[in-house]
Amino acid sequence: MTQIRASGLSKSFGGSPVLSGIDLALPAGAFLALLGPSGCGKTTLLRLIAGLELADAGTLQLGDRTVAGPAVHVPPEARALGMVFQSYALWPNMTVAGNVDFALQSRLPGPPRRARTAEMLQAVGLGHLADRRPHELSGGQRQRVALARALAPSPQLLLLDEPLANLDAHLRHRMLAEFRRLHTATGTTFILVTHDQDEAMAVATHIAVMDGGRIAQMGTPETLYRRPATPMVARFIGHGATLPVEVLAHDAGRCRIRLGNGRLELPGRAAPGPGWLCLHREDLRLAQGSGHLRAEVLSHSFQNGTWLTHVLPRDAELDLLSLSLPEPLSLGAEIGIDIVQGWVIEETAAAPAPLPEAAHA
Ligand SMILES: Nc1ncnc2c1ncn2[C@@H]1O[C@H](COP(=O)(O)OP(=O)(O)OP(=O)(O)O)[C@@H](O)[C@H]1O
Repeated sequence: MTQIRASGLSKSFGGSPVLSGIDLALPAGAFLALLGPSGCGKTTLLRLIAGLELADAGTLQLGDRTVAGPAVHVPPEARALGMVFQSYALWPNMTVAGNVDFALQSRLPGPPRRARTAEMLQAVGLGHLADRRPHELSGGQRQRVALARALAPSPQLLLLDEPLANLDAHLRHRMLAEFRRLHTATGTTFILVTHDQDEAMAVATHIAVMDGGRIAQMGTPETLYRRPATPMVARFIGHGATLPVEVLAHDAGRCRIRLGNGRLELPGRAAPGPGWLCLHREDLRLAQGSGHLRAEVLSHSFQNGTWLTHVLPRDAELDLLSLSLPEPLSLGAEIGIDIVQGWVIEETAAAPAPLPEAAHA
């Protein structure tokens, strides 16, 4: 079943467009990350889905119910969804159990409500802290109370707006694992807003990359990584780089391209003409000879067992590239790089036109 279907959703603030014709179809039980740079409209889209904002145009269906559209606006409390914000928004004067219990008050009578509260606190590993107040908890524990409270009424949809932004890297990692576990255990559809692509890749079954108020591409993490549709998606996902190339021929999912003075054949989807070659670290090797590209070693650092090496191609038009190497190279050395994999797209597969400046203020 499709849990969420948005069609042509648009929203402006003070005359500045913030969302422009969002189309989205998400299956029930998915974990969607809304990913994109600051100001691209992620939170606004989440708030439209929640019913906290009114759309200017377009329709939104949750399950088989239209909740937003011409002359239709179902209020947030009638949309069967839970929400978790960066600020946690816990009641400071209530205990941990009281916060969860409160979310169930209009739904369950006393004894089953207390049982459900205890069950949810167990589920997030906080059973032993039920009598504490929020100020007596760590950031990660508060975030778990917020999660238990949002999931207690068994929502069909859980909306998470940058919920990990206030946590340190270690806790973020643990909470991401917790999200994955709760997502699997509850079967609830999750939507997470984040500007951190590593966070999105770590948990999501689907990622929608947003750019200037539009969805530039939506797909599985693997699709976005291996087959980006636009140069912006290629650079945003997996620390990718893009190089301008000339596409000479295209046949059966492969493109023959000219890069500098060399020619090579790689997977891609581009008609002959100007194009982009999208690359990740693992697509590049240190060449024995001059390779496909010549580059100067700019910097390196030892990370995760290899030398992450940044190089600047000799051709001034080209972006910085990164390689993982077993040994460090001398800074300033000129090296050859072989391109062993990659993905070719057309130059016209451009990101959506940027919104007026005011929309990014
Ligand atoms: N209530 C509002 N009134 C006026 N402008 C708004 C309002 N809410 C959001 N905006 C503007 O809409 C644009 C998109 O905001 P939004 O919060 O959706 O972006 P975002 O992608 O979630 O950004 P971030 O990652 O920085 O939170 C921004 O330029 C923002 O200033």
